[in-house]
Amino acid sequence: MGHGVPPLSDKSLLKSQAYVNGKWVDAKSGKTFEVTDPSTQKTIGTMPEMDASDTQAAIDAASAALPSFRKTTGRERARMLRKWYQLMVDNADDLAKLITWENGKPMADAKGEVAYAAGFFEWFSEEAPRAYGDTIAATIPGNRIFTIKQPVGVCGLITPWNFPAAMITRKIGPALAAGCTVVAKSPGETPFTAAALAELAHRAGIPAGVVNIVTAMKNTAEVGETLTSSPIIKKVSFTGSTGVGKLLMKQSSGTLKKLSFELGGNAPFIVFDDADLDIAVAGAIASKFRSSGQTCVCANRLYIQSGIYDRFCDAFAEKVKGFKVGGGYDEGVTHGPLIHDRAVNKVAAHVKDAVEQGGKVLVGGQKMPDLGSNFFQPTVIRDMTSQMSLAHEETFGPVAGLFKFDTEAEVVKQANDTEVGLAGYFFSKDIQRCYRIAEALEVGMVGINTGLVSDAAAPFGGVKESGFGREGSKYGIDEYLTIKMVTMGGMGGELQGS
Ligand SMILES: NC(=O)c1ccc[n+]([C@@H]2O[C@H](COP(=O)([O-])OP(=O)(O)OC[C@H]3O[C@@H](n4cnc5c(N)ncnc54)[C@H](O)[C@@H]3O)[C@@H](O)[C@H]2O)c1
Ligand SMILES: O=CCCC(=O)O
Repeated sequence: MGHGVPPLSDKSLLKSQAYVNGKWVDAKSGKTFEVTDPSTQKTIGTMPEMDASDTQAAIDAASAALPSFRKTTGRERARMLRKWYQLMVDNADDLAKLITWENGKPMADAKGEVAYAAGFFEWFSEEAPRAYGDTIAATIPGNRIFTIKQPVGVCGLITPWNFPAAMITRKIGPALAAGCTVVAKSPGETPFTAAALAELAHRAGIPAGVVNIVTAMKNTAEVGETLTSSPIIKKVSFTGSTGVGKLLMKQSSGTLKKLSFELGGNAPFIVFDDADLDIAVAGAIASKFRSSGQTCVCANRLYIQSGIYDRFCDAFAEKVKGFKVGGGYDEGVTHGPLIHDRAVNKVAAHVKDAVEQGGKVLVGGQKMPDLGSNFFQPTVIRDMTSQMSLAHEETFGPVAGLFKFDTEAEVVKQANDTEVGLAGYFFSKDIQRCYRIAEALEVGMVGINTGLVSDAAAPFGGVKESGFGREGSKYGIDEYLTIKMVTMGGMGGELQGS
């Protein structure tokens, strides 16, 4: 393994092939792409650079596996998912090492991700046997109506690099629970975790063709187009940027697929004067700097009411000064690198823009070339204004911009002044205010007095240009089911012999 990387206990979890129809395969072209460690820039290994014909083979495998898999009972699928969940738990350390290696997040966070990711298999193993239909009172005399829920069919899943395990399990869990088969395109930056999950699927006895993982970097758009235009694929679920989401939606329109899109955010994080300062600071640290700011639900704009503004800025900056940035395997490291230099450059541009317009840097603000080209100092900037780029664009990095506000009406207007609406957070002890603000924020998820909302039990998803559909929770399985209505006529006649 690479420089400074602890060895896996089970070396057979490190794969360098895609997983199609229950077999480990190369691209038909024989081409591969290199994957690099974002901390060290060293090569981790290679993966097949698959193209349209490789993707088609995976779609055909998923299609062939569908007729028998959809006939399995919910209880049988529950057992498979439960087994896969247990294998993730049993191999948690190795999975976390892979996540840290290819994504860069510190080991403690990577272990947290494994638990979160496995939680979706556990959750949906419990949902699988409970996809109930309804009986409905008909308005037409003599008719009886009931519904059954059936799997959508073959699904195409596309996920990003920021949660190499959890974004995939959050889609595959409900798909399998519903009785669907899948072709998942793993992220080019982080394909090894997904491949290890496929190995565990194999060990869990998931039948060949039910889970297929294709890999690509340069050919990503070609693979995406094949999935979205295939008449065999009945549903596409995508997590990633709003721009790519719009493209995939257009591509899917030719075959009118069922879609769920978890797209970009620009989360407002509001602290009212009546909030508990320590709780608000802890919530802001958790929300803003999780995965070095690279989550779609990270606080992007922090609005602090004027009566508490200076105290919040000082206390928050003090906490950020205590961070230790470095390689994810190093002892005591709290925050890792960004995924690539494009991400670093975007963060640097947001800081420069804020400073040029009067923002005052309290902590950080610089690249960290001594650590490596993908490292950026955790940064806190006060005196932010709504003209700055950070107010309008998701930074997706470790920069906290602190805005001052006076009234509820003013802050809600600012918070909603964006075309996206994924998560929003606020801190207050006033219960009536809690209801008012929760109802007024134009987002899919609200955190009140907490900076973390992610939970397999909670519906995850957005409104506006953050997309549609919900993942996790009791609603997540519905994205992979269709409702079939059955009407029976000539019912309700007189009892025979009466
Ligand atoms: N709402 C959510 O749950 C959620 C979760 C994670 C990330 N995101 C969003 O993703 C963005 C950051 O990730 P990113 O910059 O890597 O996003 P991205 O949209 O560029 O890439 C995400 C995934 O889509 C794939 N992809 C890219 N172009 C594609 C194409 N033309 N066809 C098919 N697949 C394609 C990538 O390989 C990757 O696997 C942010 O905007 C963030 O908010 C949203
Ligand atoms: O980045 C998006 C997903 C983050 C999460 O599930 O908490």
